[in-house]
Amino acid sequence: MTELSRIRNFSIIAHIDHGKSTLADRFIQVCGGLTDREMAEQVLDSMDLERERGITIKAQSVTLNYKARDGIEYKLNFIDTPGHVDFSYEVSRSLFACEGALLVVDAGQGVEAQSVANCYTAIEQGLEVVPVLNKMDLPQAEPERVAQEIEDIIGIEASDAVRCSAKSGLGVEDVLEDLIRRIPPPQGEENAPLQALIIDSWFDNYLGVVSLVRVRQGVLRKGDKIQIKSTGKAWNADKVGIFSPKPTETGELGTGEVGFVVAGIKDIHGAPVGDTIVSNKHAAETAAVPGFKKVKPQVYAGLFPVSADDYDDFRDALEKLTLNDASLFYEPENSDALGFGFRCGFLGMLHMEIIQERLEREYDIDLITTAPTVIYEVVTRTGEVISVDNPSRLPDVGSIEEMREPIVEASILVPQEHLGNVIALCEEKRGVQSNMLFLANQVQLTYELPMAEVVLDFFDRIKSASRGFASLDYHFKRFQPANLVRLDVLINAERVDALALIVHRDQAHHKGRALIEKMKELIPRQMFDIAIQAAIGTHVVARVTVKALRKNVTAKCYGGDVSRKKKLLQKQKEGKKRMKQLGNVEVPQEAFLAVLKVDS
Ligand SMILES: Nc1nc2c(ncn2[C@@H]2O[C@H](COP(=O)(O)OP(=O)(O)OP(=O)(O)O)[C@@H](O)[C@H]2O)c(=O)[nH]1
Repeated sequence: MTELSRIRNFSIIAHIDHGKSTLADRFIQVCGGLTDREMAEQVLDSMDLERERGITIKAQSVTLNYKARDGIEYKLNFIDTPGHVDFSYEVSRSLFACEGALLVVDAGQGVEAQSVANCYTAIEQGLEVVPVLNKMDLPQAEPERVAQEIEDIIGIEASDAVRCSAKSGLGVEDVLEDLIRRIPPPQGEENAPLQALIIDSWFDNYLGVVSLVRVRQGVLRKGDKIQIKSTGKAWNADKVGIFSPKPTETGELGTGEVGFVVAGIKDIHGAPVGDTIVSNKHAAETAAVPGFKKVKPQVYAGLFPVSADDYDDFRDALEKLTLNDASLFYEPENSDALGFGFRCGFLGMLHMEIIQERLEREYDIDLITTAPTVIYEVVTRTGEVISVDNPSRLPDVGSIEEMREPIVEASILVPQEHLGNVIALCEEKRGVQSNMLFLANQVQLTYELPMAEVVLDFFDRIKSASRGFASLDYHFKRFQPANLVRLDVLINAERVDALALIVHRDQAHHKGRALIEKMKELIPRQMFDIAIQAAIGTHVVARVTVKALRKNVTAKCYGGDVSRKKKLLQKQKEGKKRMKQLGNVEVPQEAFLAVLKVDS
C-alpha cells in the first residue's frame, strides 16, 4: 500500500483541442507506463469512434509511478475527462475522485467557456486548480496574455504557470513537479471500514461489469465481501487492480487510491456511477459517499429501422449499448409513418450522432431518425403536469391549460470584436441577457435561452458567428410557460406523425415555410406530384409541391449491355436503402432531419 503523502489524484480540465490527451500521453511516456510500440497514438481515447473524431467520451484512468526530483517515487492517478459540453457531467464525476486538477490552456488561444465552468466546479468541490500553458512551441503562443486571462476570468494565480509543449515534450516534467508540489495528497483512515466511490462502470464481454473506484477510507482487497450501498446487494471482489494504463491486478487498493474492481456483476445498473461500495460486514454503519448529480437525457428522438426485419437486432443493439452508457435512454415507440422503433434520449446532439453512428457501423442497422426534441411540460385542464418528449404525443389542444419549455442558463466567452454577432444570435434565439462582464480581451455573456434553441445548432452557429472564437457552456435552469404549438407536416394530405414539431407560435409560420421548402429540396421527384404542407391544427400555414418526373435510370444505356444495366439498378437500389415509403411517397432520411438544416 502506498503512503498517502506519496499519492496524487488529479484530472485535467481543458477545452477540446487544447492538448489534454497529448499531454496525458506524454505523462505516460515520461513515467514509462508503456513501451514505444504500445504507445500507439493517443492511448487514452480507446474507442474507435473517439479516435476518429478526436474527442474523448468515456472517462478513463491511469496510474503512473513518477520518480520526482526530490528522489521520492510518487503514485499519480490521472482520471481522464471528456471535453465536449454534452459530456460535462462526466467531468464533475471525475473531479469527485481528485484533490486537484490541471487546467490546460492553449497558449495561442486563451480560456474557453467550458473550461471556466469546469474550473468553477473544481474550485467549488475544494480542488486545487493548477494552470498549465500548453502549445508553447507554436509561434502564436502568447503566455503572458493567456496567463492574465486565466487570472482575470477564473481568478486563480497564473503568472507562474508552467509553460510546456505536449507535442515536443518541453516542460512536461515541470508540469509533473508542479502538480506534486501544489496538489495535496488524499486524506482518509486506512483502518476504517471500506468506503469507495464508483466513478465509472462499464460492461466488458469477458469480465462483466468493471467499476472504476476511488477508495475514500479502508482497503479494498481481492476476495472481500462487498456491498453496493444503493442496491444493498453483496458481491465478491474477484479482481482488484489499477490501470497502468493496461489493467494490472494488484490484489488491493488502499485509502486514497484509484483503480478497478470486478465483482461478478452482470449489469451496469448493479453498480451505478456515483454509488458507494462498502464492506459487507460493516455495511450498516458505513455511510454512502455523497454522490454527484444523476444525468438525465436532454434531447429525444425516434429511431426506426428502415427495414422492419431489423427490429429485433435493433433492440438487442440498444440493450448492449446501454450496458456501457447509462445515460442513453430508450423505450419502444410506434409511429404510423415509420412503424416500430424506439424513442431514445441523449445528452445532446453529439451523443445522438455517436449512438446513431455506432448502431449503423457496429451493428449494421440502417436507421431513420426523427427530428430531435427537448422535453416539454404540459399542464392539463385537470391540473395534471405531464412531460412530453414526443411532439406527436402532445395531448389534444383543448385539454391543455399551459405549456412550459425548458430554459437553460448559457455562459458564453467571446472576444470583443465578435460580441455584436453573438448578441444578435442570442436575440434571434429568444435569449434574455442576464449579465455581461468585460474581462481582459474577452466578454463573458450570460443568457437565459430556450433549450430547444440551444441543443440543435447553437454551438455551430455561435462558432461561425465568432469565426470560431466564442465558446459556450450551458445547463438546465427551469421550465417556463411559453406559447407553443405543434407544427404538423402533411404529405399528400396525410399527416406524418414522425415529422411533427413543437415550436414557438411566433415562429410557426416562418419555421413551417422554411421546413417544407427544405423538404422539397430533399424529397426526390417521383412519378406524380407530391404536395407538402405545414399546418397548425387544421390551419395550413405553408404549401409546396414536388413536381412529377419520370426517372428512368436505364434510359442512358444503349444497346444490350446487361451487366451495365444491372449495375445501375443495383446502384439505384442502394441509393434507396435509407428511404421510407410514406403512403406512395418515398422519403429519404435527410427529410426527417430537415429541421436541423433550416436555420443554416
Ligand atoms: N503545436 C502543438 N500542438 C499540440 C500540442 N499539444 C497538442 N497539440 C495538438 O492539438 C490537437 C489536439 O490535441 P488533443 O490532445 O487531442 O486535445 P484534447 O484536449 O485531448 O481534445 P479532446 O480529447 O477532444 O478533449 C492535436 O492535433 C495535437 O497534436 C502542443 O504542445 N503543441
